[in-house]
Amino acid sequence: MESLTLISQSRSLSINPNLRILSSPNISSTFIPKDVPYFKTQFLKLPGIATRNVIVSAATTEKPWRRYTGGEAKGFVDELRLAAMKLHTRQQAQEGEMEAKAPEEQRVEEWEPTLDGYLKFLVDIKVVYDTLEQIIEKPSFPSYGEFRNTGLERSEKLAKDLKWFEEKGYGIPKASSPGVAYAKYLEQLSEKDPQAFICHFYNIYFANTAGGRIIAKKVAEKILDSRELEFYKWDGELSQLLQNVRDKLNKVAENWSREDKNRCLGETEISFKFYREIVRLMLS
Ligand code: HEM
Repeated sequence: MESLTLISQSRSLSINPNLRILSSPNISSTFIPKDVPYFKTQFLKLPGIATRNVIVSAATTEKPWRRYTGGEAKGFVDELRLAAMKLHTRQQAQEGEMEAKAPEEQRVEEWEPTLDGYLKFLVDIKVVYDTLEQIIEKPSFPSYGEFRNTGLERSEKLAKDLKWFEEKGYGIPKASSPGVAYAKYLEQLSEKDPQAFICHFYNIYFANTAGGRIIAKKVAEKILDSRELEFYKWDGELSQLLQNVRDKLNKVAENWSREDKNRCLGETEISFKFYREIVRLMLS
């Protein structure tokens, strides 16, 4: 008889009493090894136990999902959000769990952005949005079609900002490797793994509406005479646009297996790595 017990807890479980472990199919308890964040613990081979694969997953309960309009959050987007929040540093966000090492991981108040660097950031992030928006416009998978015309699109807004800088006489740099590399990755991923691609879609659009706006304000105060860029303006009520996209993400993920969902969640870390490289440009 297979008897599985909880042998250890991840860091997040021990510090977050709201976490509940969802049991895997056909087993009563779930293993979470110490050094593996829950969203990466898919298909674990467990040492010392008759080998079998175990799907591990965790979700929060009773979380005050401030940015949600409809009370307690339900659905796959919550898992995506949790995976993203854990990867923030404590200095970046209240729910962050990582230690800040690099300058861009420190409190935004302590950043020393440069105008040249900010322009590089805008150019590179535009390459990423251009690519995302082209992928959604000509989708390789039908599910991408759900995310057409969400109102979150940023390509045209960024074009306007860059035009404004150009008219003011600033030299607009060429796209550099952080943006180009992320765009290339997205193109390739979008053709072969829709679940993994959707994770990037979520992170890129939602990061900009959350941390992105905090960064925008602080950076604008320091180097742009508090000018508010088009990049941070949305046509319509942003909270509603975000909620519509959350609903669509939840709907699309309803047809996914647990394996698909875990693959999507596991992609969060890659999204952070790429995105951070682009954010770092502001400080160059
Ligand atoms: C570089 C500095 C960053 C800062 C200061 C920052 C800050 C924040 C803060 C304060 C929140 C919480 C917003 C809220 O609860 O209302 C948040 C949410 C979020 N961040 Fe970041 N973040 C940063 C980078 C990133 C990166 C690199 C990514 C991923 C590519 C990312 C993805 C997200 C996502 C997906 C959310 C959830 C948004 C939502 O629920 O609507 N963030 N961020």
